Order: sequence, then C-alpha cells, then structure tokens
Amino acid sequence: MSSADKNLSVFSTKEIPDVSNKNFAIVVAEWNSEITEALFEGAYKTLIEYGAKAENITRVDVPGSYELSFGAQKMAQKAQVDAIICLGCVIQGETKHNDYINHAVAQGLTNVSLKYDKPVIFGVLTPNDQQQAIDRAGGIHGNKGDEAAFTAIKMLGIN
Ligand SMILES: Nc1c(NC[C@H](O)[C@H](O)[C@H](O)CO)[nH]c(=O)[nH]c1=O
Ligand SMILES: CC(=O)[C@@H](O)COP(=O)(O)O
Repeated sequence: MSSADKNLSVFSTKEIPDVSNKNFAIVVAEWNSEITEALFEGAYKTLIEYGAKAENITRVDVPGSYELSFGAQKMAQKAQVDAIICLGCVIQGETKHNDYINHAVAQGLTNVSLKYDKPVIFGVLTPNDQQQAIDRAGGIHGNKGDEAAFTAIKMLGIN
C-alpha cells in the first residue's frame, strides 16, 4: 500500500506497560542531524508521554547510522538499560553505499537485541531523498522517532 497522504505513526495504545521505572538509551546518528534531531525529539517526547522518567533516559551520539550497532551494543552491555532506541537517516546517494549501511545496521541491531535479550529498536529512515526524510521526521507521514519509542515501550511488556 502506498504511503501517500498516510500518517505512518498511528499505533495502538492498548495495553501499555508501566515504564516509570524502566531505563531507556537513545542512540542517535549525527549524519543528517536536521532529521535525526527531529527523530530524537519525537522519541523523547513519546517516552515521557507514555510514562518514562527523564532521569531514566540516556542519549548517546554516534557519527553515522553504520555506528548505531556499536552504540547499541555499548548500551545493551549496561545491566541497568532496559531498552535501546536507535535513530538514523540514510539518504540514497549515487552509489550503493546506502544499501550496505542499511543492511548492516538492520542486521547489527537485530544481533545486539538477540545477544543481550533486550529490545533494540530500528528507528532508521532509509529515504530516497531529503523530502521523504522530512515527511517521516515530523512531517505528513508522522515521526519515525515516535514509532520507535512506542515500540520500545510495548516490547517491555513482553516477558
Ligand atoms: N551517507 C550517510 C551515512 N554515511 C556514514 C556511515 O553511516 C558511516 O558513518 C561511515 O560509513 C563510516 O563508518 N550515514 C548516515 O547515517 N546517513 C547517511 O546518509
Ligand atoms: C548513504 C551515504 O553514505 C551517502 O553519503 C552516499 O553517497 P554516494 O552513494 O553518492 O557516495
């Protein structure tokens, strides 16, 4: 189904777990910071809106989305961290570089999640151009940061 004119950030608010005592790490890629900062703002706002405490949210910055896996691993190794949200934006260029990054970070985050038995959320935009990124970082298609944060909360309800 086309994403045209669709808010991709609509999600069910049923059965939201209590996360008032849960610790979240948000790993943010610095590449395309205009976009990733908007994703972070959305994720942070959503965590607070659904019960997380500001003092229980830690932010870590990495250079690019490819480094999100390493940043996630460093956070997952911390016993007190309950869930990790990874935010990035990989815009297609002239070569296949974006494909290699996207595949690497998707697999890398999955590996960290399974290795440390903790939710590691893929909040990485993979747009074809800047406008598609803007549309998904607080624009007409919602905010992928909101979705990523809400996903982390819901995953903490799985025991
Ligand atoms: N072009 C983008 C990058 N490229 C940088 C890589 O993520 C990585 O930092 C570099 O290959 C060194 O390991 N990163 C993004 O997040 N977004 C891009 O559009
Ligand atoms: C996705 C990126 O790393 C981006 O800088 C690649 O650009 P290009 O494929 O034009 O080298």
